[in-house]
Amino acid sequence: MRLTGGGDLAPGTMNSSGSGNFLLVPIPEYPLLDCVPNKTVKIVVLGASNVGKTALIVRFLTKRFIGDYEANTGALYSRKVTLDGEEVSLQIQDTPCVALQDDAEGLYCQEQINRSIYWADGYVLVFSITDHSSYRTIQPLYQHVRRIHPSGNIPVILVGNKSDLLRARQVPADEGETLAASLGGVYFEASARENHEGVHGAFLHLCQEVIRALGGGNGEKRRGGLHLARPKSPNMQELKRRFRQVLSSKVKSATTI
Ligand SMILES: Nc1nc2c(ncn2[C@@H]2O[C@H](COP(=O)(O)OP(=O)(O)OP(=O)(O)O)[C@@H](O)[C@H]2O)c(=O)[nH]1
Repeated sequence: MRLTGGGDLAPGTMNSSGSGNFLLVPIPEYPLLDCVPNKTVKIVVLGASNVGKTALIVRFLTKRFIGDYEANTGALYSRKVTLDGEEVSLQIQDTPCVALQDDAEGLYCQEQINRSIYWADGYVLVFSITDHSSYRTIQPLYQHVRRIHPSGNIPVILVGNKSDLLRARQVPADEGETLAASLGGVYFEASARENHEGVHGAFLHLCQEVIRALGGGNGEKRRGGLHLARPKSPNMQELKRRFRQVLSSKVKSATTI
């Protein structure tokens, strides 16, 4: 789902300790041109309908929980954050829901989502612990991501949201852990409604994984195991230039003698 309106939080918007449902207006974004050069972490949040994708993003970025959202049109949120003492530009892409096809193998997945998957460096796969069908979407969803990025490291976390609704639980925590391990990621059980710390910890963990995968946050991007060529070290080039200079001056002085 998508946030509505314009500007900062709307009057009457309440934090998680308040009651009632409120519409949230967009989190102010800073222009993409203002990104920290070479330190951009791009994350996409994916999952079935109604699992709390937007609620998790909003919780992470604003510490608030707001109950009602407009239908998702794929909002992109940008923030500067400090990770391990370093400033990075964080971009988080919200997405429309995906759904299992009738054969439960393939996915209904809009083209817009495919583009987001291709664009992203890290993946938040979300299901609701109160909805087993949303959990069953995760494996095919991960396979879909793999098809778009067939090789290479895929930084991923699995979030079982709505952990405040324990009585309605349909997915035991150990199923979440097993699935996350099979995807090569970590499982976080979280409640966008009731707990900021859990959500914050999950997103930060993924950011750190992305920075590691990108090579220490130096902005080099790996795509499908393809390593972009590093520019030659300026120091080496300078050394070679000086070496050539010394050689030619030696040749000159040898010829003048
Ligand atoms: N109890 C509870 N409700 C939640 C939680 N997170 C989200 N919700 C509610 O679940 C509903 C769906 O939340 P959204 O964030 O819109 O979910 P979404 O995955 O973006 O939904 P789609 O637009 O269908 O893709 C809303 O009514 C939220 O208030 C949670 O942690 N606990």
